[in-house]
Amino acid sequence: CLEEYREFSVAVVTGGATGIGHAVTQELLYLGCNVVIASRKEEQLKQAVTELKGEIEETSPPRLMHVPCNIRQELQVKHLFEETLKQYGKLDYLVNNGGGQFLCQAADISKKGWNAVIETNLTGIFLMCQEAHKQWMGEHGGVIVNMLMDMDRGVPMMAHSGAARAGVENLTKSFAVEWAHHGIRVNAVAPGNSIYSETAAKNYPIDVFERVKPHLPAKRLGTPEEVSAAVCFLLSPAASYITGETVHVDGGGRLYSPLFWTVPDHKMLQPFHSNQGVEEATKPKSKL
Ligand SMILES: CCCCCCC/C=C/C(=O)SCCNC(=O)CCNC(=O)[C@H](O)C(C)(C)COP(=O)(O)OP(=O)(O)OC[C@H]1O[C@@H](n2cnc3c(N)ncnc32)[C@H](O)[C@@H]1OP(=O)(O)O
Ligand SMILES: NC(=O)C1=CN([C@@H]2O[C@H](COP(=O)(O)OP(=O)(O)OC[C@H]3O[C@@H](n4cnc5c(N)ncnc54)[C@H](OP(=O)(O)O)[C@@H]3O)[C@@H](O)[C@H]2O)C=CC1
Repeated sequence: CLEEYREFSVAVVTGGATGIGHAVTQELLYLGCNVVIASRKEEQLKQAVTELKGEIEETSPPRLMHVPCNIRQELQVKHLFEETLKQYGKLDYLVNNGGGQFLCQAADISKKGWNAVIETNLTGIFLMCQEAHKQWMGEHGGVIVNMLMDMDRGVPMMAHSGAARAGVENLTKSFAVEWAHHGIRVNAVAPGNSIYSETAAKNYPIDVFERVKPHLPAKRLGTPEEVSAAVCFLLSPAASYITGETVHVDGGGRLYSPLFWTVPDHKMLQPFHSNQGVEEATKPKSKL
């Protein structure tokens, strides 16, 4: 299955410079893809390109490029795909990972704040999917993965984002059916609110991630690489019969209520790191 990645497929990854998006970019480069990373802060994009280019061979055109793009802006979205097609002449994969929100009680969210979060996490993804379809995938097919969040039980303090992500989950299903005959698969990944990276953490009060830990059956935070692994699986031909689906990467968090069963502290579900090697990564760590 990895062979098809190695045919120099082309992927666009929003938010590809940081956190989960950075891990997805790294993994796709490792698998042989060309990758275009896109987000608002150009300096951050440039820094990621410089760092990641050190890990791959030099080619012309380069295997990794960046395009500044605010996914809330239609013209910037259009420009992103025009640049991608100008450089590589095709588009195989789209990872709609860029997004975020602020913590606020629902009663206090201003209309401006509500709109900012809905535009970023719902409208932005709609625009990205629509433009990818229009400029390339509608005629040639492709695979899309949309990033959600853990929202199945509602999201107190992030009601705006929960509503936006629920919208994206539904969009994912609509696109999966409407675009199946164009050869497009569309899926979603829902990380638990427990995926630690420095860039994610700096948006929240200091101990938010630590507070989450005891409420997870895994009893530890997740890593960007563990989310990236699910994204890359869904992009790959190994997922050729999966569309309109959501994969949860949450250490069991969304299922856990200590009402009937308390998971004791443990270290039996160890994290996967993409650089640990297949042998180490597949060594059983628990009886599960
Ligand atoms: C118990 C909780 C557990 C939490 C676990 C955390 C798990 C992690 C989840 C993740 O998603 S990690 C991703 C991390 N990255 C981010 O979250 C991104 C951070 N923010 C943004 O991308 C953007 O700021 C935004 C939230 C999308 C807003 O976009 P924009 O830049 O257009 O808006 P602003 O100009 O900043 O603000 C507009 C408007 O919004 C209101 N507002 C903004 N911040 C707050 C706040 N902290 N509290 C209340 N309201 C806020 C406000 O009305 C702003 O307008 P003005 O008042 O500034 O005019
Ligand atoms: N970490 C976690 O526990 C969880 C994360 N998620 C979601 O996963 C995704 C990745 O988050 P994570 O890597 O953890 O955090 P990061 O803060 O590292 O990543 C967020 C990325 O989104 C980009 N971004 C934000 N707004 C826009 C925009 N308007 N246009 C283009 N790019 C944008 C940011 O770049 P820039 O600011 O330069 O635009 C940044 O690179 C996000 O959608 C997040 O909400 C969901 C659940 C839990």
